[in-house]
Amino acid sequence: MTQSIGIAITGVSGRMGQMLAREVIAHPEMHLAGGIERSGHDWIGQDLGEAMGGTATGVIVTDNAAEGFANAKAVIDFTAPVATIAFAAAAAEAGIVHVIGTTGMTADEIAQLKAPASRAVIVRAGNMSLGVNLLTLLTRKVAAALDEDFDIEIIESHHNQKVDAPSGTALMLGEAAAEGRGVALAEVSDSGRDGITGARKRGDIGFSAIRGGDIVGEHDVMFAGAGERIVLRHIASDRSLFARGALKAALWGQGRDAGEYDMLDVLGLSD
Ligand SMILES: NC(=O)C1=CN([C@@H]2O[C@H](COP(=O)(O)OP(=O)(O)OC[C@H]3O[C@@H](n4cnc5c(N)ncnc54)[C@H](O)[C@@H]3O)[C@@H](O)[C@H]2O)C=CC1
Ligand SMILES: O=C(O)C1=N[C@H](C(=O)O)C[C@H](O)C1
Repeated sequence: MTQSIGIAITGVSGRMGQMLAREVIAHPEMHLAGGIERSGHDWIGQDLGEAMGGTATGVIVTDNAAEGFANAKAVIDFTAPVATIAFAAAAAEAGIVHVIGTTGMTADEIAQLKAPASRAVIVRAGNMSLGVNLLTLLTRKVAAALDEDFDIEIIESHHNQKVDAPSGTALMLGEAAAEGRGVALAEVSDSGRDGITGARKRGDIGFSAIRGGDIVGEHDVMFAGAGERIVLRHIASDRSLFARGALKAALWGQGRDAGEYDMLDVLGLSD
């Protein structure tokens, strides 16, 4: 019989945090080992299951990462950039796998994960679903096959509570398109158009963000040419999709060498 893996969840009261907690409770090879929220949050000191409106789990929500990680083999973290950097240091200190779903991190913030990743496994992805990760491969391939006569536009739609744009997924897709074209995304990225922008620059990769209602997450990669358009699309209709991907990453990371990994590694799709 395989031993059950203890999982700690940061931002456990959040949309993804609660979804993750439910998926861990239902998972045959895992159990909840810690629940972390920000200082001052109502849930601190409460039983996690009861705080979620269900039965007691025996896990008391804490704002102390070291305490929350003490009985865990992995922490799953869908919070905010500054919090995630602090959790990376605490996870490395505890010697546990850190699965990061947080988006909106700057290049400088991502660089700060290098030190903890030299001591522990970090798996980070702007989208944990199989479909989106497959879509990055398709995007790279189509971008490599077409020249700049085809304008690449990435359109993403999310719920009205999302705080970052473009989405982490849109940026993953943009990186894949740029890689296919053999250019650096930073050199060709065009987002936030407004006013007299001038004509579209040939070779740019454009981003548009829609925010509304309860949209879980939708992404189009459009290749617009003269007289024809190719559109690659992914629609997420249930957040449990991302949670299940994160759980898979937490299991995959057990016993791996320290380092930074992504979902293509977890899914066996990296080349
Ligand atoms: N990679 C992926 O597949 C996915 C990534 N996301 C990303 O996950 C993040 C969270 O998304 P949601 O759950 O929708 O947001 P949310 O706002 O519902 O939840 C975030 C939670 O983090 C908590 N938090 C913030 N700072 C904290 C700290 N210092 N310590 C402990 N907890 C802290 C908040 O109190 C809140 O409960 C976002 O960056 C989002 O883009 C969301 C879905 C899928
Ligand atoms: O904030 C969200 O909700 C989501 N965030 C991720 C992103 O930024 O791409 C993944 C998913 O689309 C949902």
